Amino acid sequence: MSHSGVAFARWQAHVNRAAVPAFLRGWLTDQASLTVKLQRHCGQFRVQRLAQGHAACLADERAALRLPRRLQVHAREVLLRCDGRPVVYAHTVVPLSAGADWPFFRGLGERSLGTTLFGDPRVGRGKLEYALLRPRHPLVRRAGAALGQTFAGPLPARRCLYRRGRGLLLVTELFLPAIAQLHSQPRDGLQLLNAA
Ligand SMILES: C=C(O[C@@H]1C=C(C(=O)O)C=C[C@H]1O)C(=O)O
Repeated sequence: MSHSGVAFARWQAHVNRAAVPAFLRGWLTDQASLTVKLQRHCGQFRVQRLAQGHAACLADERAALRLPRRLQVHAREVLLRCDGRPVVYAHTVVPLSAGADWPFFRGLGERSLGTTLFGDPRVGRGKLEYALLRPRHPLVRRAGAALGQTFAGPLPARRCLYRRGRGLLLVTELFLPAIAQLHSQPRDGLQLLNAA
């Protein structure tokens, strides 16, 4: 496969066309905030910000953002950690021209992006897309770099386009192997108390 092919994934509108493991389909297709879902499945949730600033738009994201060519974007990279374990690597991009439509984006720090997207009536949400990202996909390589490891196999991922005013924002979430260790059911208050 050409190098450019490595940079692209086959994003599917239906999760069963993306060949992701069956046990992860609930995680990938849940329409609610991933932050809220993860918080219900662990004792301590943390957004670890890896980087945020101007960056070249990835080829795989350029088309989704309808950018005419590989322009600079405002990019944010985080690891979502449950009880210290990294379970999601997330990459969010906003065209520089759309900065004014996402006033909260720059100052997020380690607050979850989800808390600002799902609470804002002006934010419209597109449909989720799904893919199995190969080990050489740029986002898999970045997730590996963040964790000081390389992934031998593909990672299940989803992405979603958000709109606010005239601005677009694209969130891509890669589900890391440790997500399999999370409780399959939300932990109730008693369990959390016992775990304390
Ligand atoms: C979009 C959400 O926000 C989460 C938090 C992110 C961040 O803080 O950068 C990025 C992607 C999401 O996993 C969500 O909670 O659903």
